[in-house]
Amino acid sequence: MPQDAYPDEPDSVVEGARSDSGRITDLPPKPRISAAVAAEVAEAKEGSADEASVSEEESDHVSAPDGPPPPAKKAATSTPPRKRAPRPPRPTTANSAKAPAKPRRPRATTPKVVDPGPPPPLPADLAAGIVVPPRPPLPESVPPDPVAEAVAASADAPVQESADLDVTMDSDVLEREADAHSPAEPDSAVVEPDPPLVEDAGDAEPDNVAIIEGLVVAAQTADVEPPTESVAETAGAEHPSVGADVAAVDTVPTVDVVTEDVVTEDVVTEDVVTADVVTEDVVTEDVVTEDVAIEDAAIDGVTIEDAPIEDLSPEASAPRAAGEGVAALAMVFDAEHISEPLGEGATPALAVRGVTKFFGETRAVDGIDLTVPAGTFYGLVGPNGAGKTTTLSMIAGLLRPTRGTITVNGIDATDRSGAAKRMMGVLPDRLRTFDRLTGRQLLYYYGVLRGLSPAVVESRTADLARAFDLTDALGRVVSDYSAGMTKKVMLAGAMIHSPRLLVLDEPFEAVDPVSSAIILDILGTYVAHGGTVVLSSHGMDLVERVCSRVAVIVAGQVLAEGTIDEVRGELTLEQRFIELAGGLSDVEGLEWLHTFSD
Ligand SMILES: Nc1ncnc2c1ncn2[C@@H]1O[C@H](COP(=O)(O)OP(=O)(O)OP(=O)(O)O)[C@@H](O)[C@H]1O
Repeated sequence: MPQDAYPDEPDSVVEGARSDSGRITDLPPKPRISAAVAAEVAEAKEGSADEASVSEEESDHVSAPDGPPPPAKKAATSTPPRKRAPRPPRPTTANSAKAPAKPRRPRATTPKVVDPGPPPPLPADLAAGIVVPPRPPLPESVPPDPVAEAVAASADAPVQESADLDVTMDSDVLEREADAHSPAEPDSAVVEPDPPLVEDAGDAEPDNVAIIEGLVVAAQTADVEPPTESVAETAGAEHPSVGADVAAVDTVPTVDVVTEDVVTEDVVTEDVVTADVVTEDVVTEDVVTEDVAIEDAAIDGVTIEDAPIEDLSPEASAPRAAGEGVAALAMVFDAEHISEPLGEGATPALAVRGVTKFFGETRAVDGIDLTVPAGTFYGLVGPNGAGKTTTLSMIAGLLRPTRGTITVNGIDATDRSGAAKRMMGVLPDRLRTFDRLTGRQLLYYYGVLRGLSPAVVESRTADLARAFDLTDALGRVVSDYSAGMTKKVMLAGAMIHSPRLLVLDEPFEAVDPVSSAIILDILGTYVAHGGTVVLSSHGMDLVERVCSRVAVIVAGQVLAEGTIDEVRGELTLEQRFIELAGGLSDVEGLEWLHTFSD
């Protein structure tokens, strides 16, 4: 019988009828059959012992977890009781008492006959299956800390035996991590206690997640022992092994940094939660020792002190009663952190001088000069392959220029890359990130590696998620996000530490119009508070509307630069762009496309 024959029944009842149909449909209607069979049994003078045992069997059947079978089904398949084998009499129940005297159509009778009554008692075995096991006991002096537990759980993981990980996961780090967390500290509140992994995650995945969280924990210890060595120094040959006394934050680069071993271009670590956390467009001849801005910013101890330490204040750590959406982010973009006095002679937020980039024989960027004053909404536009991403990657420190210099707020991005990166938030192209983490974990990772306290990260995560409409998605792994959601969570991650400069590669690509408007609002607020945005986009209307300055890059060269009005002149920006790009390409020769092959 189809399931929809019982439209008002709970699914479980229907399923029960369906799965037990073999037994149930053989049974006669309960009231009549019970009496008749009992009489027949008495006439046959069968032993009372047999009857008792059979009744017991039936009793067991009735109390099965699926509950009583649908009477209508029995009625529809009823068989004269005297024709039946000596089936045992069934105990009289409320349902059976209401059974119709003659068969009815199941659809008409079922809703009236079925009495849901109280739910059947949960079978002991099923109940045992849903009981949440008690958490393992913790030391009395240490509050429950999921991150610490995850790290401890990973202590014996095979992947830890990797040469890249042996230092990070040593017991000394764990001890100092435990010491760093006072009972009053809301440690790692934003980390999912049991990270939900994607379904296809292998057995090693939980360990990998734990390792990532362990890295976060290690970075947390930066507050306890500020490191003094840079990433490159720590990872360099002069320091082949990091002793246990080295600050825990210095153990992170030993895991992350990929330097001389990089031999291919565009090295991508898909399984980013494993040991190699790095790699964004690393090029053979331009190996960057601090590959990814966030790692470097978190692990370069020299400039940790330059981080927005005001964010760590108790006031900032307090739960924020901010308004919804963008208004809340105005507090994240605290003007005290990102504002700089503007005016003649002020240090530009970004200065690019004579930067050239070769990929082998390909000259991707050819002697670019850019000056981006602080508090500017700056747009980079250009046709495909013009060199925008390459330029932004060099600004972000993901690629090393072949020639030229880049300074961020006056800091040479080559000589002091860690300090320069610390001032930046980066949305790289192609959305490579640690997508086996949940959105909440990812933002926690971003924030803590940037030196923020867990409480601040939690507060800002809530603000950013609200602003980007990601609140409901925070508990899901990022690999399950849509492209637009991924872009938004990564954008949130770029903003979470309230940097002075945001470097965003096509931030609006794949983002829906509502979210784009919200992002624009957020960025506008950010710029109004002194922040600087440099973004690439193919949306000429958008750039024309929101950017105060723009550079048009074609074939690796800046063909026009200035305010929007200066660049577009009497044209629209799109018209000017097309003009600079060499006009529209010739579409002749595609007539075959107009004759369909079928
Ligand atoms: N890792 C790489 N190895 C070799 N060539 C590269 C690499 N990255 C970029 N290029 C080349 O550099 C040039 C500029 O590429 P880039 O990605 O910077 O362009 P773009 O302006 O960002 O393009 P789009 O608008 O399509 O994103 C292209 O010719 C590209 O093929």
